[in-house]
Amino acid sequence: MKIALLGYGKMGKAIEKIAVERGHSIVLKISDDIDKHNIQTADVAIDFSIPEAAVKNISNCIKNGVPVISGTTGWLKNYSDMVALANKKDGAFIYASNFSLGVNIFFELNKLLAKMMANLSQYKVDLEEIHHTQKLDAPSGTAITLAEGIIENTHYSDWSLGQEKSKTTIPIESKRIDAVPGTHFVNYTSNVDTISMSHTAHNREGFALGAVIASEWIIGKTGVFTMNDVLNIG
Ligand SMILES: NC(=O)C1=CN([C@@H]2O[C@H](COP(=O)(O)OP(=O)(O)OC[C@H]3O[C@@H](n4cnc5c(N)ncnc54)[C@H](O)[C@@H]3O)[C@@H](O)[C@H]2O)C=CC1
Ligand SMILES: O=C(O)C1=N[C@H](C(=O)O)C[C@H](O)C1
Repeated sequence: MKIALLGYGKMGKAIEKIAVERGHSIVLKISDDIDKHNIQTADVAIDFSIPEAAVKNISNCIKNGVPVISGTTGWLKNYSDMVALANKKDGAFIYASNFSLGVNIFFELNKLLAKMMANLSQYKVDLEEIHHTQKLDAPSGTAITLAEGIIENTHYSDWSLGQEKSKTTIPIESKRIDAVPGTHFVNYTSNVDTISMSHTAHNREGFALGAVIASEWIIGKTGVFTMNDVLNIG
């Protein structure tokens, strides 16, 4: 498989290592305006860039008929436009806030726990995410997906960064510490106890492997998919 890397930072480099180990070749490493490059030399593009570049990168791939996997976070207000474009152009597109197998299992556990807690009004939920100090966005995309999983299954209707804003808002605390790859907590607290669930990434290999597996899976398919489709969970 010929892969174009859109973004060659920490994740781009981790993906290159795993892709090459799995027998793929990297034909493009793009760190600037995608319009300067011919994306059609690749079988698939993997975008781990910056929030400001993701929409243009994804659109360019879809318009050129190249399946695209995006892990970039912080651009989700435009997600529905990318879905519409992919459907209009018969493109192939996957976005995931987190490509690791462990976090995708954690997402399902989060929904299950939310269903169990839905009628227990003595508990209040809060989320906490910890990442490295170079991270550009807050809260993390993973924390937003966790909040959405709780909103789907409880009376909560929104999330907010920082302090609790109302009884129906899930507060998310974002901490930036040294080189932490990514840690997420879901806490339900009552007057008498706290139930906590956490996922801790020890490095970036899990994210990178998930992105390469998603790229292998999407070849030959048309449509907009999620990691639940790739991993056959949920
Ligand atoms: N979904 C997931 O599983 C994961 C998502 N991420 C997300 O991936 C993104 C990248 O993360 P890192 O690699 O840690 O960041 P990074 O800062 O190490 O790398 C980003 C790279 O994008 C490059 N870039 C700037 N403009 C660009 C453009 N127009 N086109 C292509 N590349 C451009 C920068 O030069 C930089 O090298 C972030 O949004 C992060 O939140 C990170 C880890 C896992
Ligand atoms: O920026 C990161 O590093 C990460 N970003 C993703 C996110 O925003 O959730 C996934 C992972 O936690 C690492």
